[in-house]
Amino acid sequence: MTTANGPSPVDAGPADDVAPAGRATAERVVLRLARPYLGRLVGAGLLAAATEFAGLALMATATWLLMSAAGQPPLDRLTVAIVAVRALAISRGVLRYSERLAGHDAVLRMITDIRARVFATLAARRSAVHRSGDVLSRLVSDVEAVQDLLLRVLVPGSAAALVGVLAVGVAVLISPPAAGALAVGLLVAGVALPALATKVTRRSAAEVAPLRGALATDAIDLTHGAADLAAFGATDVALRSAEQRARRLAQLERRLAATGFAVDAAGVLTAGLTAAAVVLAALAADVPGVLVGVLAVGALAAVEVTLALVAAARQWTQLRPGLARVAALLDDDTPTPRPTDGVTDLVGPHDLRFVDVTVRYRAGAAPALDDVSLDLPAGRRIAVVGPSGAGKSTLAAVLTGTVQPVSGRVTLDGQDLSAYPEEALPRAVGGLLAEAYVFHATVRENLLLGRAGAGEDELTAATAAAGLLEWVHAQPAGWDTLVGEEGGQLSGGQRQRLALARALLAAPPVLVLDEPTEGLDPTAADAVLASALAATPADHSVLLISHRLSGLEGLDEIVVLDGGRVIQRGRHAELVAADGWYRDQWLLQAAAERGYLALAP
Ligand SMILES: Nc1ncnc2c1ncn2[C@@H]1O[C@H](COP(=O)(O)OP(=O)(O)OP(=O)(O)O)[C@@H](O)[C@H]1O
Repeated sequence: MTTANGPSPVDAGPADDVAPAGRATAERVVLRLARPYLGRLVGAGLLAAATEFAGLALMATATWLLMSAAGQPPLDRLTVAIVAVRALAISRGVLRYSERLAGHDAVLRMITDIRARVFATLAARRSAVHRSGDVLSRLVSDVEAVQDLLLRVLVPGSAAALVGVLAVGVAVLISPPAAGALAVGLLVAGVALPALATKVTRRSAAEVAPLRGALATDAIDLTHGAADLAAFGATDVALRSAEQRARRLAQLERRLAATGFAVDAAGVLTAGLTAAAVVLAALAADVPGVLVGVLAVGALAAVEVTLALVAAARQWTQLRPGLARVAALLDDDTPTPRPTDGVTDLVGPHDLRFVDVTVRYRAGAAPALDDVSLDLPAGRRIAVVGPSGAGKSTLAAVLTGTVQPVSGRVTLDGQDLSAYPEEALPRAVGGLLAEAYVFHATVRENLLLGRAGAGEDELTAATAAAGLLEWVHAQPAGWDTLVGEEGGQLSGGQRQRLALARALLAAPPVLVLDEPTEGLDPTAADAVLASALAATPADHSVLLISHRLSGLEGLDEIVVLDGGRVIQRGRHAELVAADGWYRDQWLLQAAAERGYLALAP
C-alpha cells in the first residue's frame, strides 16, 4: 500500500540543506533562539576572553621575569612579577573552569529548549517525508550543531577577537611600530586564514553532510531490510553501494584533513613571521631588550589565541548545513492556527465535508485527488474503493490533516480542518491509518495508546470486535503478552487486528479505517469488517478504505476513485447493477474468492 503521509503538496520541508531564500539566515535564527540566554552567553564570552588574556599576560610576564632575572637584579624588583605569574597561572585555570561552566550551562539550557521544539515541530508536522535514519541523525547531530555554533564558534571566536584587539592595545603602549606589525599578523591569523579555511572547507563540507545522512539511512536499510535484501539476493549490491558512499565520505574527510593541516601550517608560519616582524620593528624603534623579548613572546601567544578563529571558521562551515536544517524547521513564523470560536469542542458527532478537493504531491505531477467532493455527516458510513494508486490513502491523509489540498476545502462542522489545533484534531478524526505501527510493548499497552485509561470491558469489546480476543486469552501472559519490535512476534493478520482493535478503542467520532482487513483471509475479513462496523457507535461516521468489495452492502455510500477522480458513487446494490469498474471488480473478486473457498480445506 502506498503510504500517503506525504507533505503538504510541493513542500520540500526541512530537508533542504539551505534555508529558503527570503528567510532569516540560519545563524540569525539560532541567535534569536539564544536571546533568552544571551546574558549567560556574553558572560561566558567575557570569561573566555579573560582566560585567554590571562594566558597571554602569563607568557609576557614570565618572559619579562626570566629576562630580567638574567641580569641578577635585587629580588624585590622581581617580587611583583613572581606574584603576578602565580596569580595569572591560578586565575587562568579558575577562569577557564568558570567559562566552561557558564557556557555549558547556557548552551545546555538552550539545547533542551531547542530539542523540545524540534520534537514538537516534527511531531506536529505529521506530514514529514523524511526517512527515519535521516530524521534520527538530524535530531541528534543538527541540534548538536547549534550547541557547537555557540560553544566552539561564537564564544571562542569573539574571545579571540577581543584578546587580539587588547594585545595590540597593550603593544601600542610599548612600541607603536611593533603594535602595527602585530596588528598585521593578527589580521592574517584572525581574518585571512579563517576566510581561507572557510573557502577550502565549504565545498567538501557541503558534500559531507548529505553523505552522512545517506549513510545513516543505509545503516537503517541494511539492518531493518536485511531479511528482504537476503531474500532477493540483493545484500551484496546494497552493501556495495553503502561501501561506495562510505569510501567517498572517507575520501572527502581525508581531503578536508589535508587542507586543514595546510591551513594550520600557514598559521604556525604566520605566528613565527609576526614575532620576527614585531622584534625587527621594536629593535628599529630602540625598545629596551627585555621588552623586545616580551613583545616577541606576547606576539607568538597573541597569534596563537587568534588562530582559534581558524578552527571556529572551519567548524562553522561544517555546521552550516545542520544549522540551516534546524533553522528551516524552527523558523516558522506562521502562527499555529488557534481554534476559532466553537471549534474547541471535538467530542461528540461531527459533520465532515470534502468540497472539490484537489491534492498534488509534486508541482506538475498528476493530482493524487482531483476535484473530489464527499459528505460525511454524523452517523454516515462511506467506503472508498478503487484500483491501486487511485488516491484512497491520500483521501484518508487529507482527512487526518497530514496532507493539505492545493485547492478545495475540507471542513469539520463548517470550519476548515486547518482551523483546528493539530493536537485536537485526532480526538475527532482518526482510526486505523495506512501502515499502522505496532509498538514493542505488551498487547495492553498497544491498545491503551488508543484510549489511555480504558477499562477491561472496553479492551475486551474492542479486541473481540477485531477478532483478536481468543488469541489474547490463549496466550500465557494474556493482555501482558509482548508483541516484539514492530509487532514482529505476531502474524501479519494478528498485527492488523491489534491495530484495528486500537482504532476501535479510540473510537473517534469520525473513524477512518484504511484497509482494516488487509492480510486476513476472505472469511475472516468479512467477519472482522462486520464486527468492527457493529462495534462503532451509531452516531459516529465511518470512512472505510478498501480494495475488497465484500461486506459493503450495508454502507450508505460507496465512492469509486480512479486516478484521483470519482468515477462512480452509490450504494452497493446500485453499483453492482450498473456497468462499470465496481461491477467488473465485484464479479472478479467474487469468482476469485469462490475459488479460494472451494480450495480451502
Ligand atoms: N507521499 C507521497 N509522495 C508522492 N506521491 C505520493 C505519495 N503518496 C501517494 N502518492 C501518489 O499519489 C497517488 C495516490 O496514492 P494513494 O496512496 O492515495 O493510492 P491508494 O489508492 O491508496 O493506493 P493503494 O491501494 O495501492 O494503497 C499515487 O499515484 C501515488 O504514487
